Amino acid sequence: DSVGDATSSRRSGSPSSPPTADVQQKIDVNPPKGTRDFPPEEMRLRNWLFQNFREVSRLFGFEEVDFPVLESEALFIRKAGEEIRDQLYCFEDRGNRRVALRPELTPSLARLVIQKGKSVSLPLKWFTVGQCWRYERMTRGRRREHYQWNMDIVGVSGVTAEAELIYAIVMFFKRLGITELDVGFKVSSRKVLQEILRCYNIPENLFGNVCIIIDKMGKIALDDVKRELKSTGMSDEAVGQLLEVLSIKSLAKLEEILGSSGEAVADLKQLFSFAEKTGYSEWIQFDASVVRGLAYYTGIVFEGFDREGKLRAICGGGRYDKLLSTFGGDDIPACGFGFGDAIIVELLKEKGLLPELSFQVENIVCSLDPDLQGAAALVASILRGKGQSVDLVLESKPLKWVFKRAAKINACRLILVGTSEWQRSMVAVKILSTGEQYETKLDELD
Ligand SMILES: Nc1ccc(Br)nc1
Repeated sequence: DSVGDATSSRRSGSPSSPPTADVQQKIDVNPPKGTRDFPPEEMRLRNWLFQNFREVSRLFGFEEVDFPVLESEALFIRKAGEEIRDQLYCFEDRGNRRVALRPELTPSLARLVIQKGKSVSLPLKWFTVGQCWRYERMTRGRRREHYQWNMDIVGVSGVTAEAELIYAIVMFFKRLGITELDVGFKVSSRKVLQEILRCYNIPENLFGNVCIIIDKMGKIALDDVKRELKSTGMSDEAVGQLLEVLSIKSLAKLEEILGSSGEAVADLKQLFSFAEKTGYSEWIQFDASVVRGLAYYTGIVFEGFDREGKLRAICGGGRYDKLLSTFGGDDIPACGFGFGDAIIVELLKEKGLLPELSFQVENIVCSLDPDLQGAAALVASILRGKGQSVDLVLESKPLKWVFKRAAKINACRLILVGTSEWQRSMVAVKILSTGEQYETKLDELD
């Protein structure tokens, strides 16, 4: 619950007298609107999730990279009417520079690839887990930040790259106990759209705008989608035909309409063939309505969805062969995906797959004699030197308090530095799970 406005409520002094100068008005202890704190329990779950992101990235031979959360606003200024642009968390800094908290990671990756130029050999396989931001009117009460896992392959033009990326996510789901009965991937290609729009002589420069409008299907009324499409200059017939094609759910049907010679059908057939050979075809399905909401995709696009249809897209990605050249870089093909840290947790909760993650310390070390606090610190440093975790009791506390804390921090062992034992260079050890206790020489403590 949020703390009341400090000026409206009195926290000290009698109701009649104003708060005395030295009494602090209580600050708002909640994090800024739309952001989250990660206290220990939530941080353990986040770390567990990110460890799985990282382990899958390692299995696929990807190298970790990172970029500033703050970027030049110019990196994200695209004219295709994307929501990500409307919600850009941007401002002018003290140097009068237009900057933004990154809403996504791909433009930063593109920037770094261009910066590295010939000093990096292709293909690049990079991954990152980074916080991304949006500034959304809190009327919708949605989050303004989330962490995204991204994997990107730069320098491979064939759909083997997309197949590899989708399979990486399949492996991630499997690691968490999520199966193809729980989730699937809708796969399509923006080349489907391209080939339709060409049939209707829609100018190429409208391609991004049309994709963004189509991505709104299912989120806004169909009539509004039609109206927005017509506002780009598309005829009623073109809009009708486009929507007809977007409803196709079978590759065979798509081939009937587009023919076999186009790149869209060829790419998709190859991708599905790779999925078949790799053994994850039951995870993916063709769905022409998938376009994704980022203007820079140029080919295969895909999104992970929950089969119960309760959640928004779990992850999404695709090919963005022109992004580097739009930033002034070479014309290098690339593809990647983003996977947010929030929807997946909702899915794990739904499926009862949230892991039990408890905090644990191997040792709690204490001395009951204040004169032996230094000795206790020495024992702690010996154990830490052996790679063991130690919670060192830092103040003189009664044994009852120590046992209570030992239970709280889930300690395995209690090491007691007592006066008589210490005179014999011994310490007392109590195994807290069994109650077994014994004395041991300091240099035999392991
Ligand atoms: N792009 C973006 C950023 C932050 C959140 Br929360 N969602 C989407």
